[in-house]
Amino acid sequence: MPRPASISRRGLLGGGAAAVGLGGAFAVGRASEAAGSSAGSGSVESERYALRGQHQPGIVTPAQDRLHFAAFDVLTEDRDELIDLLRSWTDAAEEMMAGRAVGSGAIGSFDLPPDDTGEALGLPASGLTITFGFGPGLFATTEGEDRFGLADRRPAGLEDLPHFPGDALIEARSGGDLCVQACAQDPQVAVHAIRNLARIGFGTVSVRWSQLGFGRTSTTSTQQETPRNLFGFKDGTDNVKAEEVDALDEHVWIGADDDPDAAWLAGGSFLVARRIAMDIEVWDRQPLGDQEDFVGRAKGTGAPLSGGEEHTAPDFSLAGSDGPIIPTTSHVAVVHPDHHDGVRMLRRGYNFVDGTTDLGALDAGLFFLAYVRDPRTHFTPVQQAMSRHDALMEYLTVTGSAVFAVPPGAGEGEYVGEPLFG
Ligand SMILES: C=CC1=C(C)c2cc3[nH]c(cc4nc(cc5[nH]c(cc1n2)c(C)c5CCC(=O)O)C(CCC(=O)O)=C4C)c(C)c3C=C
Ligand SMILES: [Fe+2]
Repeated sequence: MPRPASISRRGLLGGGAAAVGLGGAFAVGRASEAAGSSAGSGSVESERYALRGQHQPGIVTPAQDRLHFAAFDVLTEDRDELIDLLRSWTDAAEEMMAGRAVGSGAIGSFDLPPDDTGEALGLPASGLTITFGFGPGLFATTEGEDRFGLADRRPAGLEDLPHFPGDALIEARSGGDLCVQACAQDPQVAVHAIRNLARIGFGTVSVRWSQLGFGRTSTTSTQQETPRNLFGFKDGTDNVKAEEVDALDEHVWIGADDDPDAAWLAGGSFLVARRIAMDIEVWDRQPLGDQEDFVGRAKGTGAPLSGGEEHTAPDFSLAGSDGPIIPTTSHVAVVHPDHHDGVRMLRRGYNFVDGTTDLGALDAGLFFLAYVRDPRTHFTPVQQAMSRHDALMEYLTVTGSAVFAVPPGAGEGEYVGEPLFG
């Protein structure tokens, strides 16, 4: 999938000006990095986004090509230590998103480990966004222990998802007390972000699981070209887009009155993460007509089987020679908002290939990420219908699952999630 020639500049710092490099002119042995100009203006590498604002970055900002996602277990029992970590993470995220090194940089004293791990030296910000989330375990352990005095502020929607048919969850790939989603146009920049945040958290948190992703499987802006998933279909056509301000308020952002116990979450969202393994080799042996019937759209154009072009609304009532022309068991028919009280989600998933299985098949799939106002109304019923009726399910196995409350953006001088602890 070629990169789109131009993408939205909404939320960009400096209107697309060249990013400040991590040390275009740094000298080995010096503690400070000099600002260096990197890729030319307008290139994806030069994109920079602000950490601070009403909402966290990495939700409606244009989906980048690469992902490193990590879920963490919190090791400390000390509330202040947890707060210190969130403060340090916020500072480091702000630096890295601006294309700068963490702390005093990667090249400091010969006698100390450098603050920054160094692999992003010389690389521009590359559109890096870092998004933080809080898992159910932060509010109470599975035994009900209120570790940090947060239990009475737990959002009602932040509960482990129910078991769905087709789930074969691996415990070690599921859950987590905290999550960090790092997206960038350069995988090295995304990996550098997670690595440095994990390093900062050493002793306070430990990585529970992580997932690399490539080739975004959604669009979050009307300016972006629709990408393809590993089944070869356009994915993200009917996603909620940044330009749909009313739809975002209705389906993605948590309102001030949504949950009186969790007023701190207003302006935030919930993130559902699902690692979905795709049976690529079996899929590849299915005739094109069957593949299109399973999805409900044409493989080439992405148009619904009822006709038109990619963005034409599907007509589920249009008859074919043998029932509706868009089969009722097709993915699009099963998950469409018309069949779920109009609920929509902002999908922000990625393809993944984690090598090969013992049988020599690709260990590949779609790392599904969706931001919703409430998982109980906007995700669970849709997933339930999908698990029960969707023809795609024969080719899918969900191996990891997690849900997080994503706090609103941090204000000037604040750390991400501060209102929760206030
Ligand atoms: C429970 C939510 C969903 C899961 C899980 C999911 C997995 C999944 N989807 C595809 C491929 C496509 N999905 C498409 C559209 C689409 N998918 C969901 C929800 C889930 N998908 C929604 C709500 C929608 C939008 C439906 C609509 O409004 O019409 C499409 C069509 C193109 C598009 O609109 O994005 C494809 C293709 C895979 C392969 C997959 C799991 C691996
Ligand atoms: Fe889908």
